[in-house]
Amino acid sequence: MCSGVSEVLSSVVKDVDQAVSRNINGAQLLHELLSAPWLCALLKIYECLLKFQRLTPSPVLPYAAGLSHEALLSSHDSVAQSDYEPVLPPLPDEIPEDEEAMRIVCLVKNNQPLGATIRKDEATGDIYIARVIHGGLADRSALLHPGDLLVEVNGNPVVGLEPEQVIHILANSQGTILFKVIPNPSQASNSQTLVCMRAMVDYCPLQDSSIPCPDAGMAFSRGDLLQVVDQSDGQWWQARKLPCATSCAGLIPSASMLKSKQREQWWCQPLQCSLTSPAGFRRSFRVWKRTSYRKRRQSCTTCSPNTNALSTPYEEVVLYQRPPQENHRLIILVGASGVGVNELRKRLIKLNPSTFQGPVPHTTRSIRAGEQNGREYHFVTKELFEYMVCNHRFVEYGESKGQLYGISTDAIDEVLKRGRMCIIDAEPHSIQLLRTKKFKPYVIFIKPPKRETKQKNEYFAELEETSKLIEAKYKQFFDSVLVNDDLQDACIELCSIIQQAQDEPQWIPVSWGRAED
Ligand SMILES: Nc1ncnc2c1ncn2[C@@H]1O[C@H](COP(=O)(O)OP(=O)(O)OP(=O)(O)O)[C@@H](O)[C@H]1O
Repeated sequence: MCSGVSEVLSSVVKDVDQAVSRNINGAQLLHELLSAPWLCALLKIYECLLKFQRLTPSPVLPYAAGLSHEALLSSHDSVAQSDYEPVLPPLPDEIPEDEEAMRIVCLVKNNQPLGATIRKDEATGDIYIARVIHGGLADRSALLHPGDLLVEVNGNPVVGLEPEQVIHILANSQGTILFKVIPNPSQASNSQTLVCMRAMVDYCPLQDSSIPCPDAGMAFSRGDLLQVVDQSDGQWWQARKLPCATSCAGLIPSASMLKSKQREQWWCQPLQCSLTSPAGFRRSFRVWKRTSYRKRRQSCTTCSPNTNALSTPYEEVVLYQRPPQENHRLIILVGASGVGVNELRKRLIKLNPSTFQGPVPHTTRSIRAGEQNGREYHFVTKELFEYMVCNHRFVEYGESKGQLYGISTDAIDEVLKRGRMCIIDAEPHSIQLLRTKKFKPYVIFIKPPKRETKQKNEYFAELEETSKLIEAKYKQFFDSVLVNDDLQDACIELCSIIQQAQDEPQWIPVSWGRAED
């Protein structure tokens, strides 16, 4: 009680404060408030309470404490036994087995959506609750369930109405809505296991004519983490976007539904040039200037439907924290050519060579004076190099001045086995190849800084455009994004991102986390 009174007092002071800062005649207002009788009364109560608090008074009657304890327990028992007044008449003894119990549900809408969808049984004309959105108004009431037969809404019988007419009644009802429903006798238990998924495609419910209720739909884009809370419907799941998992769920297409949508779109879309180029790799292990992403795209000759469009629409993920005895996760830096990927990688290794290391590339060129096999390069014959290509041992490889160069998965593994953190800069299309349980790669996208239009020269404009292209196609694989503005700042931030990637829980595909079979 004492703290309650203090609270009232402090809120009065706060009110006065606000009034004074707003009103030029605040002093008069303050005077009026301070001389208000209720404030004097409150102050008196407060003084008394402070006095009693100091005196720590004991109960006047010795058994008062026991009595209050008993009263509390008796109230608890009454509630627990549903011992309410007035007592309702008992139910008649002979209720037929097939008697349908009607439930009257009263919900206060308060401008929020009902959080339920309805469907019509075409054979009988009955209107049913189709689904209840997790965390929505109907769900929080725990009184409406999928399969409940809707009889009346606000006194309007709904049997025989079209769903649109029922939705119209609901939309026009404000405040309290009264439903009469016949509960679904075979109510499925709501104990769904929560599954987390990474969206590998973009989805917009407002552009999807097949969604049962676009307002209940949830838009998402590639890379978003979704907590799927209900998969009971084969076509429409319910999910929340992480990290704010407390909000109301939304409808998203199930994986099979999205796949069939993708197939439809795939057949409608024109043939696209494949963006993958086996010969594209980065400056970190080559000596010539790489052609830009855009130019490579144009020079690409293989034409095929965009296979990415048919890839799995959701990837199930789990939180993973690397156990100290396990290899470090492979760190992949990607970005547009010239954005500074190689510079950042080199600086990081130079900064701490006992922690960070790059893989040693393979080459067919001959060894030069001062070089050591396995240090600058693994010097191999052309036959061996080609054998390795055929056996998919290279992450990236290419040719320069008649000599072959490549980064092998074995070279990456070598670094990791030595207990170091392996940092590579790779072409974006190589990410998929490296996404394995063994490497558990953590992908960092390096972005150019935003430049004002007047500061933007042709170089920056192209860098920005290429970055956008890469992001648009591969962002679902990015674990982190780093803007390379000031080199030193970017390097420090990169260090901290990598530390977090290795030492803190991160979302990885569920298949990477499973124990060895
Ligand atoms: N933040 C930065 N500020 C100024 N210069 C930078 C910055 N980052 C990188 N550079 C410089 O830009 C040039 C290109 O960088 P880098 O070689 O790392 O590009 P890249 O992204 O690896 O592209 P490529 O694979 O084509 O070489 C280098 O001269 C590098 O020193």
